[in-house]
Amino acid sequence: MAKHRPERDSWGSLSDKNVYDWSSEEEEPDGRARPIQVLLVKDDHTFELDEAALSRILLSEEVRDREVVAISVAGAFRKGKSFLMDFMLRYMYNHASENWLGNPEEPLTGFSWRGGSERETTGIQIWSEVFLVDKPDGRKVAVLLMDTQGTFDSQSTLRDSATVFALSTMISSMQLFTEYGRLAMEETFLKPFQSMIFLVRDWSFPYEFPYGQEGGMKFLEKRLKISENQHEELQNVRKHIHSCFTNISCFLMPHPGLKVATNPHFDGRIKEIDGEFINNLTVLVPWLLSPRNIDVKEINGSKITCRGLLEYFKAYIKIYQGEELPHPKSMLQVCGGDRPFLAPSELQARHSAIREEALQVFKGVKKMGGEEFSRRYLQQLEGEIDEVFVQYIKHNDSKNIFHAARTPATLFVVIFVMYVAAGITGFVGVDIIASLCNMILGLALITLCTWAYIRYSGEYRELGAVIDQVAGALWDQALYKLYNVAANHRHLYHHAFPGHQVEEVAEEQDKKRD
Ligand SMILES: Nc1nc2c(ncn2[C@@H]2O[C@H](COP(=O)(O)OP(=O)(O)OP(=O)(O)O)[C@@H](O)[C@H]2O)c(=O)[nH]1
Ligand SMILES: [Mg+2]
Repeated sequence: MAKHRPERDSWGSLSDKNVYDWSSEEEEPDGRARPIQVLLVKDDHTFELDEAALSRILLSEEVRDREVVAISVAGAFRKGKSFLMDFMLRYMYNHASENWLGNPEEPLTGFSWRGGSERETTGIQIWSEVFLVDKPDGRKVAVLLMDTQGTFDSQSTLRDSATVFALSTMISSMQLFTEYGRLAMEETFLKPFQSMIFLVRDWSFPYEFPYGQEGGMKFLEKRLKISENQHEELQNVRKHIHSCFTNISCFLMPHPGLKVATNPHFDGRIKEIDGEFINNLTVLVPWLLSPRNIDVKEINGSKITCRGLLEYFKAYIKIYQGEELPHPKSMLQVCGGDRPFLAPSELQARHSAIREEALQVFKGVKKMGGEEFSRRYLQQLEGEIDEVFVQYIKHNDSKNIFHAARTPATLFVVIFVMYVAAGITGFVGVDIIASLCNMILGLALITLCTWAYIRYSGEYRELGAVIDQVAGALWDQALYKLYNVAANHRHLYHHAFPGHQVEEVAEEQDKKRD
């Protein structure tokens, strides 16, 4: 749809002056104001800040030392964010006059918006004209309008979306978060400071909560209420929203009408938009942008100028450029299905090393939400790693040929022992014992056949597991006995190989330390 707006007076003192030196090849030769792409999200999901373009906007003589009001809109893609920004532009261009909406036949221009299901805005775009506005207290501030890429489109990763959202949140003094009929709070606890305004579009329950700011606040209050029986995660998000933003408000917007939502030829003219929507728009936009209501961007309590904002932009983008998320290295590379059996001690050692590495990565990455918050995630990470390790141990064990042969070997031993015992006891005439042995022998034989069938067919696996467990217990008992015998005769071994004693003492000490 229409992309550029004709040059007009800006609101404030910029009129008649050609304030911007549009000398770069990327600018329009006629010097008309337009959206400038300052943050690019590239195909490989990296970010690039167009410093030159951003500097041209923020360092122009008239604005660079002015305190800045940065207004942005974020939210899911295709929700009418750019459309809304263009109404804000219209308000700014019409000097906040009574009938700022202007000619009802005039198409809506400014930030590029359009119908359809494919995303339109990418990265972060800034309107090339910075508006100078006189606050009631006499200060002249610079107002910057920012349009952002919508979240959850099919081409961006969650990280792309989160980065664009976080950046715009950190940069803006007022941020609008658009949502469709409901509030998705989960995405909003990134890191933000001043005003967050939830704009709920297509609100369809005015009989519960009326359109506008008052209804919005009541609705928000209800949504942000923390109650005992809520899941802890939900409680945390709510606490977080409150602790992150100085001002939180909400505005309920009605549906703009079917022409806006479904007509591909709709060009944004007011005539074709529902009256109810326009009525609320004339409340919403002045509520957001009137000189009295705009907030200067503050960071740590100090007001920021356009020049300062440029520096923050550069600093913030570094955070996101620098930290490539680590590629998950899995234990499967160590003991995966196609890897051979690994000695348990070796597996344990590698596990400890990788675990430590994972925890270091977690600790090394900058996180939002504070110490306490991140500690809980650290614990969760540790818990998950340990849980997965137990699975890996089992996986690895199953590849041990002796482990696999444990059940049949045990059963064979039982059969053999019973056979011999039955023979001997039969020979000496203790028939009862002999027939008991024969019975056990028979049972063991049946168990062996059953086990073989289960292993072969994969059926009745629960029964197979019981057999394995019983055989395993028998095996362990026997091994334990053997070990005890060996331990009791250790002195003989040490006697024969005295040099190994030192190592063993060290080993024992290690164990104690653990
Ligand atoms: N239902 C509904 N549609 C709207 C509203 N506002 C704008 N639209 C329509 O939504 C469509 C998308 O508008 P855009 O402004 O391009 O949406 P966007 O959120 O900027 O989209 P991306 O840039 O892709 O993230 C257009 O067809 C608008 O006419 C609204 O309040 N409700
Ligand atoms: Mg857009």
